[in-house]
Amino acid sequence: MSAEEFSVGQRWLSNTESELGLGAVIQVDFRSVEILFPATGDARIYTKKDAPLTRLVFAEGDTIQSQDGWSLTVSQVEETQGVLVYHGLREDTKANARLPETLLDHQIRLNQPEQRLFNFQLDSPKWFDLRLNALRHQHGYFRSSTIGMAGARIELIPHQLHIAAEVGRRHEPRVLLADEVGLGKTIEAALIIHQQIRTGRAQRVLILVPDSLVHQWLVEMLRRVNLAFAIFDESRCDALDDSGDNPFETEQLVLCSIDFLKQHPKRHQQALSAGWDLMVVDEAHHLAWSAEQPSEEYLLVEQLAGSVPGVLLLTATPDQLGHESHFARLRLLDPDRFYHYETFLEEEQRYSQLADAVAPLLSDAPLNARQVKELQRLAPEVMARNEALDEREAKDTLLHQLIDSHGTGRLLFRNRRAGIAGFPKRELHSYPQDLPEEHQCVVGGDDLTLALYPERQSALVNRWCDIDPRVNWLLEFLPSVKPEKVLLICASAVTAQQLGEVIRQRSGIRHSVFHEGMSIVERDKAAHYFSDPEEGAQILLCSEIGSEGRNFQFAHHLVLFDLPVTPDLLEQRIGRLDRIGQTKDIQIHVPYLKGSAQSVLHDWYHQGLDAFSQTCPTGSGVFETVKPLLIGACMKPDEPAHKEALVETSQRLNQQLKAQLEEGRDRLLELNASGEGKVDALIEAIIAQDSDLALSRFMGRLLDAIGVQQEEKGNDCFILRPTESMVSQLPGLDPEGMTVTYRRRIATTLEHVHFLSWDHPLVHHAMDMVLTDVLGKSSVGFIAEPSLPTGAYWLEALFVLTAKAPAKLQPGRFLPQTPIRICLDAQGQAVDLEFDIKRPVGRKMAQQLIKALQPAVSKQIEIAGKKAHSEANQILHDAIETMQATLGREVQRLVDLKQSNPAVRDSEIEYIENQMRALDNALKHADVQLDALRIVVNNP
Ligand SMILES: Nc1ncnc2c1ncn2[C@@H]1O[C@H](COP(=O)(O)OP(=O)(O)OP(=O)(O)O)[C@@H](O)[C@H]1O
Repeated sequence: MSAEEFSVGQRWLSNTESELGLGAVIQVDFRSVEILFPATGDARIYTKKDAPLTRLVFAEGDTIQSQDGWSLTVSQVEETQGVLVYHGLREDTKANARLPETLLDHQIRLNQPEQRLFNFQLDSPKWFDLRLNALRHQHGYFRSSTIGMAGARIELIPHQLHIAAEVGRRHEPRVLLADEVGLGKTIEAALIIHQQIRTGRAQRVLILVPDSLVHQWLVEMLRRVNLAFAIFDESRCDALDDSGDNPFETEQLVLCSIDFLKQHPKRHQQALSAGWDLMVVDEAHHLAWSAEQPSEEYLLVEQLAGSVPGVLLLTATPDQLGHESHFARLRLLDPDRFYHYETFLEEEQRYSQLADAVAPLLSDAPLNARQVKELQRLAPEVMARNEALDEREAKDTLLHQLIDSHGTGRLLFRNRRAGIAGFPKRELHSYPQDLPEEHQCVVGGDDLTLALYPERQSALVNRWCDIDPRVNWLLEFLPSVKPEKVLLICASAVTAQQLGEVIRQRSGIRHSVFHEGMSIVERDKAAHYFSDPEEGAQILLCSEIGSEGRNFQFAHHLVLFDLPVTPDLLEQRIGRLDRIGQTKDIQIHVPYLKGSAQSVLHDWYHQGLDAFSQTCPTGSGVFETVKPLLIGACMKPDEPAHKEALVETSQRLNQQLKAQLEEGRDRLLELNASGEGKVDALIEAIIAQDSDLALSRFMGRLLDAIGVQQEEKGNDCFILRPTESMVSQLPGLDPEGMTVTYRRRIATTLEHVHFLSWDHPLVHHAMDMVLTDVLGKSSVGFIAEPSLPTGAYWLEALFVLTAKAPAKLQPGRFLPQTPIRICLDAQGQAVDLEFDIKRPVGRKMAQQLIKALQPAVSKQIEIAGKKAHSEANQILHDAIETMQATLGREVQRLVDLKQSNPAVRDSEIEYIENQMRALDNALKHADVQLDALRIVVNNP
């Protein structure tokens, strides 16, 4: 307590309850004083003798705030009847003004460390350590190479991490992710989006997917990378219309179906004008294009791609709607570069020759003169930069440069199963059935659809299930594999519904249907019911929409009730089960009608393409060529010669195309996409982080200090629960409690457990909470160190160096908020000591100590400030040098690359050059601020 007398109107701070704000004396009597804290409405009565109160007194030069919101810079202080009146200049009007302390802002919370220290606003000394460590960890986080990737709840799969690292760090990436079905394009996109957001490159993200995948994307983004997207549909937009704002501007992360935008031109316009940093389009093979008739979807995405700087297109089957459409999708990514289809084909031809020429680089044998010459002919610029080619390392360098300069390599990433180990086998089970009388009439007719799907004959609409032997086969098949799950895919929603009805009427088997006639919520319910291992449906009957993007790898049996006409669609169907996470061999069951077009299609896929038991990357190429033969054979199933010719031609073509593929341009593309030899360091860094205990230790202490209860649950899991004594709300902490783990293995097996990592929002919120609060800004603690002089004291001053620049420039990459800790002894000499504080110094003693040491400590703070500035100068100097060297290298690489690869955009180079200039300026003006002070006294 101050020795001063209390007078009504004076302003005092509570030393024990600083959250009450600034109090005013409202009554004084002989023994006690009553203080009202207007900010919270609380009043307290204290005994005058030992009231835990500090008089708030400002001095010349301080800036103070009035209750009415204006500020005053104090130039003179006068006292009348025990109450202070501040005189000075108002900041808003620049006029002279007076502010009696009675009119000071009640909300005042001292936030300057020295103000808090000298006004005895002290916290437990552990908060100083938490502030310091939070800053140190945050600093490490922003400089780490694994940011946005290490915290994803995924298995570490090299090709995905490579693509994520390669694309996620680009400025405004525009790429086509085209891995074969089920290799993890959604995960790659999630990792890219997450990195872009975490590093400040992107804030606003729009994801467009087919209707049937909206919910799955929502769940994957949340579950894998903790990003909560908002689903937009008409009812949501409608509800937001009243506000008059563009509904798409109300959220940063938006997920919607592409159909929704197609059906509502107004929403499309709003989405266009809302402005995004990044757009993701899944199942991009639907964006069909031809010069005469581009599809509506294509035009819609084209408009968006024209204004959104970052674009990720995803498709497993880029050639599904023809090579021209593939070209058109590349054009969405870079219209300047892909302007003419014929030119593109010529270029492809050249890249294919280059890929051939690269083959010798993969072997350890020395290159002969002819091989070198061929490389020089095809890639003169790259070869000019590489002279010696004998060593493995030199070959690898050249290889990587060639990959880099490879035509579409920078914007097209395609991995094939063939290059990735660990996929299960696929086994085909065919069930030829007798062709019923009623279906005979479509055989040899002129309607291909009816020939393939005879159940659609109008005369049979309501009774085909009674006569089609595939139905009975299904009813017998299901019990034979019970309780194993079965996914059935057929071409139409009606077929799926009718089969569902038959199963309902004629068997007690639990089933569910999934088709385009159902709402998204109904479909998700159906998929969820199917996925329930104990109580769920044994069979899910899907129309073709079930064949895209969905994750059904928990099932091992796939029934193809009919067959699609294109190999890509067949691959999409099988891909529901044959995807990462499938644990058993996949059983593919195909019932078909003997002597019908179905049997032709079956034999074509099986014998002509071998497309059931393996992925068939050449399928669509063969299909394009044999289409007339295929249709002919389907229309004449009773003339075996047609089918034989079809199968024979397809086999031959398939072999040829496979051989071409093998030799052709894919090798460079695949090397580029798989990251072979490039991704090891990243994976090692993530594994090292996974096994480092720093996070769990730090979070354990931090959560404890915040007041979160942590209960060990076994299995490396903890339950976190809020308590009544929390110092403040922690955003992201589930009020009902949440189970967390720091172990990747647990997080990837137990769905409901949160994976806490340096990327996790709860960790960020907890650190932000400490750093934005005043907790720990001033404290006094005891150490008990026999080797140091008893009674000696030190001042620890924590400074923070910050460069102020927009997040988009990523100042954090070179100068994240950097803590500078200066420790001085009583003589003001810097010492290299870190303290293990045993206990806080009692409040009364701390106050006495601070009073006694105030002049000395003020001096020390001044010395510490000087030292911090000089350290900061060195840090800044290094940061500017690193920034210039790193970004300079990036510019040079792109400039070199541009000579041989026009896929490098000028805007990429310009962006980095501008970034260098802006960062240089921001770093030069970085600012050092005192963040916290702690006095440490040795009391062994
Ligand atoms: N690294 C990973 N860790 C854990 N699960 C993964 C990983 N990669 C992929 N998966 C799982 O494998 C399945 C296939 O991944 P994903 O959906 O990303 O593939 P896709 O290439 O987008 O498939 P499609 O071509 O069918 O659209 C999903 O269930 C996904 O959750």
